[in-house]
Amino acid sequence: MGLRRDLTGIIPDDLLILLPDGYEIIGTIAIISIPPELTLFNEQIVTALRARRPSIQTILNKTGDVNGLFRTSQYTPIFGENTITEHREYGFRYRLDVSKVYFSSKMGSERKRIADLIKSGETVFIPFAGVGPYAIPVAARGAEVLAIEINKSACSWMTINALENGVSSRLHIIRGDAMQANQTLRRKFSRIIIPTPYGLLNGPDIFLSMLSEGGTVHWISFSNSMQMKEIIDRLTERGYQVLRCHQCGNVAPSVYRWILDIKAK
Ligand SMILES: C[S@@+](CC[C@H](N)C(=O)[O-])C[C@H]1O[C@@H](n2cnc3c(N)ncnc32)[C@H](O)[C@@H]1O
Repeated sequence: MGLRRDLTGIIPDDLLILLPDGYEIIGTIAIISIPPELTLFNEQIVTALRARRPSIQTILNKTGDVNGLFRTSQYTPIFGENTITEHREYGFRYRLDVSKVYFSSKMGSERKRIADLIKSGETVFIPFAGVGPYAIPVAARGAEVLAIEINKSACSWMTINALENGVSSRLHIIRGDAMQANQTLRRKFSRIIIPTPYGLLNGPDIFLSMLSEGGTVHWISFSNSMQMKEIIDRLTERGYQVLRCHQCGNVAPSVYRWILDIKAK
């Protein structure tokens, strides 16, 4: 994104190399991870970022990894302080508080790809639904969606987002533990979208019993290449067809984010 280039000559070269070149934009908020060695230069970093993105109202320094049950991060504001924003993605609007819920703008194109596969009248189950970035575009395509999310704040934002995007009559939100869904919900779905929290599921298995005959699962997960091969082999042996296996993003050394499209018999 060129932030380092903008700060050349302002921050000494031996420190500048430590600054990530990229940052994430969620609505009017920019999120950047500034290493401790560079905090003396926060003001210069803010000036450079605002010059690139004049619409930015808040800049947050991400001081910890995504963690905990709700998959939230620790931030220190270095410009502005409002952590509530509205993010626009392919015609949809998502309101959220980045300090209280998980949201990543990086998955927008995959969310669009999945939504484009939906046919009106499908029944779709979405565990780990967050503020609704998978659920809302899918409901907008005419599907009946059941979304489960454990974070009260994320459920509240998802309810607001469903209303604001005109899909609340087709999006049913349950606040609860998605890991219990295969025990408590006694129904099947034509499609299941599983945006797995990091490290929680080592296979989509617990949700497969909720899939109708001929249904499709989109499983978003994190693992190394060897683990992914084992998962695909296991699914294939059980008669599932892996239609697509796409690697999108490196989250730790040798650990990738994957999206599998899986079709039931
Ligand atoms: C990786 S985030 C994905 C959120 C959303 N689908 C998105 O892509 O923006 C995982 C979400 O699952 C929620 N979560 C974690 N454990 C859960 C559980 N056992 N049941 C339901 N939701 C859970 C977290 O609060 C978080 O919102």
